[in-house]
Amino acid sequence: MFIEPRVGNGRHAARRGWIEVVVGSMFSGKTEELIRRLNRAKIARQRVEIFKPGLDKRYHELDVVSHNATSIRSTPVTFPNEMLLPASSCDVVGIDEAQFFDESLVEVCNQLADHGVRVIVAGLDMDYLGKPFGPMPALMAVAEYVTKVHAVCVCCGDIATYSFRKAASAEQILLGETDSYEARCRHCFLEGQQEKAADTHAAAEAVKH
Ligand SMILES: Nc1ncnc2c1ncn2[C@@H]1O[C@H](COP(=O)(O)OP(=O)(O)O)[C@@H](O)[C@H]1O
Ligand SMILES: Cc1cn([C@H]2C[C@H](O)[C@@H](COP(=O)(O)O)O2)c(=O)[nH]c1=O
Ligand SMILES: [Zn+2]
Repeated sequence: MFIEPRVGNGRHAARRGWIEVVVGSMFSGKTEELIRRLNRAKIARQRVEIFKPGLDKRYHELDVVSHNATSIRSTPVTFPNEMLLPASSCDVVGIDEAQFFDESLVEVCNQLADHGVRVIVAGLDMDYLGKPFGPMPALMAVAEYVTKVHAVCVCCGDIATYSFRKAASAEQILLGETDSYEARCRHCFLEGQQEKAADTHAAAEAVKH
């Protein structure tokens, strides 16, 4: 369990910022962990602001919502620099689904932390192919604290670090839930990818004949 170096700043403490990153596959508890940290900051009477990418409207237009239905009010933004003004008067900034933002998110998070804000970022470290997703690798590099959370593999019950896509799309961005994705361990992810490749090959052969 992540314990904050300081929850509040204390009346006399110097205002110091830093970056925390919470990563993992889908269903690994990133959003629950983000909400937990933000709620504790609120209890410490910190001024908290939460952002998410405007395109993520799966559950709710404004709320950040976990797969377990815990939620917190947020502001949807399209570009990371839209966070700078509202975040400037905050103690803590939370950002969910950070993988959907462009690389400029790294500079925005650095600027906020440099100006004394505690920045907590949650996002997918890998896409459905197992490749690094958007600004997440760079954010992990500049963060003071990185927490990797794990889901449970739906095939074998081991710890899951991959988001296996069941749907046929080859676009990097495809919003979805259990309808389109499964949490899988390395072994079951590889097996699934090989089955997909074999199916594609068989379909191509069928078209030829
Ligand atoms: N395969 C799974 N492994 C672990 N938790 C799962 C799984 N499928 C559904 N869940 C649920 O998802 C919750 C985590 O949701 P959430 O915080 O939204 O994850 P994330 O933001 O990482 O996708 C868990 O508490 C659990 O109730
Ligand atoms: C792997 C992967 C996921 N997505 C989408 C699917 C969901 O809408 C979000 C992830 O949400 P979660 O809170 O982490 O469960 O991202 C995608 O667009 N592309 C991918 O490769
Ligand atoms: Zn498995």
